[in-house]
Amino acid sequence: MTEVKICGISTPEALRVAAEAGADLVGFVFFPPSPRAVTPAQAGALSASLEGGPRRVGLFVDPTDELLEATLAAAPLDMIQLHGGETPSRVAAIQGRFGRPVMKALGIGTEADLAAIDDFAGVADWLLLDAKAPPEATRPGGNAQAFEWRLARLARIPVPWLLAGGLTPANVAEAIAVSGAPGVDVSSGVESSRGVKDAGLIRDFVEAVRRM
Ligand SMILES: O=C(O)c1ccccc1N[C@@H]1O[C@H](COP(=O)(O)O)[C@@H](O)[C@H]1O
Repeated sequence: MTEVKICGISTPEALRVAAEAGADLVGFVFFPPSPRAVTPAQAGALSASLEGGPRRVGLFVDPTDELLEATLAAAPLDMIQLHGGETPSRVAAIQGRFGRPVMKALGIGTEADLAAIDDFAGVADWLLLDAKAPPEATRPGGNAQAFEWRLARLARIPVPWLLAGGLTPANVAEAIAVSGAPGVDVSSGVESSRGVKDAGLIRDFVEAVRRM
């Protein structure tokens, strides 16, 4: 079954809807410049209401060990998503120190960017292929930008992976068909305005994937 991750959860309502809709993973953003950012304490309170539901993913951008430690102490995360310029050795160090599976996000713009998959495939537990952020962007993801999905077909990806970037309820079925992705991740495409999750769009997105 295609894995579905709803990222940028910051309210109990969005978390409840994502869980009821059947999302496999939910993401909490620990990157203060993001309109979806939550504090470790907020994520901890949200997580506490979630029993046996979707796996909880913490999204970080070039985090320090101190931030990871403080966050994991407050919020029981099942996986760490690294969405910055982390190197393979930094990914390995975080895995070793924090004992959680790590999903490394890679920005894809052209076929040449697929080379990074080989650099991380022996290290990261999961990969996430996202559109490369535009130069003027204030964050490295969550910009509602898609990349050419057909590029993913050119890569051999030997670990579980998610497709991300500009996905919506209207385009996710085509994105999966074209890319061959075993899972998808969405943030902007299930929002009514930047940072505000929309219950109807979350349900529509999960339904669009499950209908395939
Ligand atoms: O969502 C954010 O604000 C964010 C901030 C910093 C790094 C990544 C972020 N989001 C991730 O970006 C992709 C694509 O998101 P979108 O659907 O195009 O909005 C996804 O993995 C988000 O988790």
